[in-house]
Amino acid sequence: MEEVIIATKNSGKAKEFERIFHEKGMIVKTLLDFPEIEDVEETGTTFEENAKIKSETIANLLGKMVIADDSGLEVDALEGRPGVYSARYAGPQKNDEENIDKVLEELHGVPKNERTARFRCVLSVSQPGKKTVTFAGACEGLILTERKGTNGFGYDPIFFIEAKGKAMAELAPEEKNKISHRAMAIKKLEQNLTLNFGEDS
Ligand SMILES: O=P(O)(O)OP(=O)(O)OP(=O)(O)OC[C@H]1O[C@@H](n2cnc3c(O)ncnc32)[C@H](O)[C@@H]1O
Ligand SMILES: [Mg+2]
Repeated sequence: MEEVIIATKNSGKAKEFERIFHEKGMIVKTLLDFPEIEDVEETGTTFEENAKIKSETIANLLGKMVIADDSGLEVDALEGRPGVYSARYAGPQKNDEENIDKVLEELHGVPKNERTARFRCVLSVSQPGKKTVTFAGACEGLILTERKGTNGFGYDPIFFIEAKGKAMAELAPEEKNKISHRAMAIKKLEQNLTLNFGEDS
């Protein structure tokens, strides 16, 4: 089976990539398979910049094609926060529960019609000596007033999908992978790029 390397240390993302790419007959490796590789500092101010920093750094390190994912939650009533700081919103310890609590507190008393939000994902594909390309996806929703569901990761328990009448964390993994910001970005990547997985450039 052909192999694709995703430059992520997030186990929630890793599971989603594994499921999606496995269906396409590919094996996924992530940075969880390379524990010796240190964290790449996300110094960018946009999802695109951070995705590029991650994919270019790891592609140069491994000498192979690498895909990175930078993603996050944009809440309109919070002027787009937590945005690129989604992982470390409540602090550098990157704790999903604390991040959710912070968003819920900040939205305390905000009425339903003003709780609009979206998940965004930018995928970046880098190969040593080649220009990096990026693909973006988004998924619209509303921020709930309390957690619902236990599937997924990150902010999924407080992200309500109106078309489904459910929180993202109440969806089965295969359902999330049809509608998520990550799924949308992967679809674009597939449509726009003929990937030669496993082949030298
Ligand atoms: O950088 P890597 O190693 O990939 O892992 P990370 O967790 O730091 O990832 P990001 O920098 O892209 O931060 C994204 C954060 O946004 C949130 N997030 C992204 N995708 C999500 C999803 O599908 N469902 C819920 N929360 C999500 C989640 O809290 C992530 O930690
Ligand atoms: Mg990160």
